[in-house]
Amino acid sequence: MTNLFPDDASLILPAPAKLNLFLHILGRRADGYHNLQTIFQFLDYSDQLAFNCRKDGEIKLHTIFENVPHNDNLIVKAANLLKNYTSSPLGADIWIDKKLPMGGGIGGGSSNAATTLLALNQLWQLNLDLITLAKLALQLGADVPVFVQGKAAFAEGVGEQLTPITPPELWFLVAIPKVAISTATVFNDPLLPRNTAAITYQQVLATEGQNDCQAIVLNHYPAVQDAFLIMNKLAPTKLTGTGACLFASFTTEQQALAAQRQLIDKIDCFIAQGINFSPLHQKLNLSY
Ligand SMILES: C[C@@](CO)(OP(=O)(O)O)[C@H](O)COP(=O)(O)OP(=O)(O)OC[C@H]1O[C@@H](n2ccc(N)nc2=O)[C@H](O)[C@@H]1O
Ligand SMILES: Nc1ncnc2c1ncn2[C@@H]1O[C@H](COP(=O)(O)OP(=O)(O)O)[C@@H](O)[C@H]1O
Repeated sequence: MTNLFPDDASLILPAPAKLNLFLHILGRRADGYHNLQTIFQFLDYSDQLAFNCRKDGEIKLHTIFENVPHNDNLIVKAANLLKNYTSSPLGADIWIDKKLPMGGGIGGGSSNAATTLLALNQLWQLNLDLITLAKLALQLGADVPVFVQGKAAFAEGVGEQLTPITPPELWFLVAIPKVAISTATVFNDPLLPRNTAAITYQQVLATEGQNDCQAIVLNHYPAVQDAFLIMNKLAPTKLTGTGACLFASFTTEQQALAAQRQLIDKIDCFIAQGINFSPLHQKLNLSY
């Protein structure tokens, strides 16, 4: 394991990325949040977090994030939320090996938060079930519950009403344009389309779907537009979440690798397989 972690770490767990295979915006609620329909699928591509229990009750994230103050970090927020909810006297030392790009639309911060909730639930011997943890998770962000539940899902509401589904576990080429995009900024854009018709659960897997944020993001962020134009010549390409990452799907790893070879020196990208059961839940030996 990575030497970023102490040798005596009691728990080392992944925090996987997700893709939004499509993202439909149905409307805006009175509180400013948007009603969505989306498919979340996990990627076999993860940050790793290490945890040790502290008896003094302090929550300490040892890894420095340049642009995120300690107490604003979703890892620390998740730990404090769980501590307050359960009145646990315990604390934690936490380290992270960060691989997922921030502001990339692949859910890194949310996934880190979910992994922290599940890790401390175990280390602090709280025995909360996933439904309780997912309810708490929603306070941290709209897409934290799916990482807590651990199953690929058709999501509705603001992204928290989850119906597990099993889309094909394809191989993805994921491009990382060199820009971080704020989810709130995209959702506040007056030109964002907000009137896509709802589809039914029966239609989900037959729906190609689109990402309603894509046109706005391509317009506003030249780095995403440039990467899209290059990648879309190789294979049909889509934005995930509110960006900045773009993805194209392939039936085999070899096909994805062949496409990646054509992008070498042009776009920073990685290859990963879509997975319907989170690597976090697999590592914790939870059943599907
Ligand atoms: C919309 C998605 C699709 O996966 O975007 P990405 O962040 O992944 O790109 C996510 O659900 C985001 O989830 P998350 O990143 O947890 O969002 P939050 O922190 O709850 O919200 C950030 C901001 O996005 C806007 N927001 C978010 C979700 C939603 N259904 N409607 C919204 O309008 C709100 O302005 C909110 O202030
Ligand atoms: N542990 C964390 N990892 C990533 N981002 C974090 C974390 N904690 C707080 N953030 C904040 O959340 C923002 C969104 O991060 P991230 O989840 O990676 O992007 P996205 O929501 O686009 O998938 C970051 O720009 C950062 O300011």
